[in-house]
Amino acid sequence: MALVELRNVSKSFRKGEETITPLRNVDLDIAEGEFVSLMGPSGTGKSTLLNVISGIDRPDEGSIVVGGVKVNRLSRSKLADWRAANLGYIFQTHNLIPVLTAYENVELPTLLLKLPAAERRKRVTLALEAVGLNDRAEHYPRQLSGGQEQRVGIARAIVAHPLVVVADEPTGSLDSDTSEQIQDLLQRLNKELNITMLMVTHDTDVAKIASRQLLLDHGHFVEATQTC
Ligand SMILES: Nc1ncnc2c1ncn2[C@@H]1O[C@H](COP(=O)(O)OP(=O)(O)OP(=O)(O)O)[C@@H](O)[C@H]1O
Repeated sequence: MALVELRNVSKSFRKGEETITPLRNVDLDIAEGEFVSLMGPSGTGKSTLLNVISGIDRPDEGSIVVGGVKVNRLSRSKLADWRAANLGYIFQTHNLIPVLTAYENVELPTLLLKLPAAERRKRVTLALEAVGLNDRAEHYPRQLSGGQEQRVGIARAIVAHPLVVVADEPTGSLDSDTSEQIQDLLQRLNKELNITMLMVTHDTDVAKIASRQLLLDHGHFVEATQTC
């Protein structure tokens, strides 16, 4: 069984009189350790797909199973706990809390998991090490470069040892050199730490770092290319 399994997933939104259906009977399997990129024209439902997988949005139809758990059947409170333990989210603009240090930002998900202090320290240190930022642990976001801020965002996404990490345009706000560094980092985390990833991007070069590339259009995957 795939780690992430979507079957017949549909999701609509009402906008005034209009109904928009970004996801229409979507099926998707992602194996453990896979790195999948997702492209598609603007407004075709890429973020919606990430949101239904992570339980932020509920599908109208279909089932979403992650690590054997039917995510769309979880109650709201169970969903919050499940997400904290199993799902890492990397944003385009990192969403760090400005009054917390890099260390404290990365520590936040471990507080939700109610881990003992020693285990929290260990995980935060390892996550910062994995993104090459241990020497910036006590810096505040405003004292970091854009690329370093994104690294903190990535450390925060992996610190809970989630089953899957979803990334919505993780390089979208970065200059090309910094983007390349973040691409290398994501690829390394996938290959060396076996982190399963689903990444949305508008950039065909960024999409190529994944082991499988998907294209979403009008509610369906219309193309799937195997790369490496
Ligand atoms: N919470 C919501 N309420 C109403 N409409 C929504 C909501 N979320 C998404 N939509 C609509 O669903 C469609 C798909 O949006 P989505 O953000 O998933 O597209 P996208 O492919 O990620 O776009 P982009 O590439 O521009 O980020 C859009 O028309 C959007 O306006």
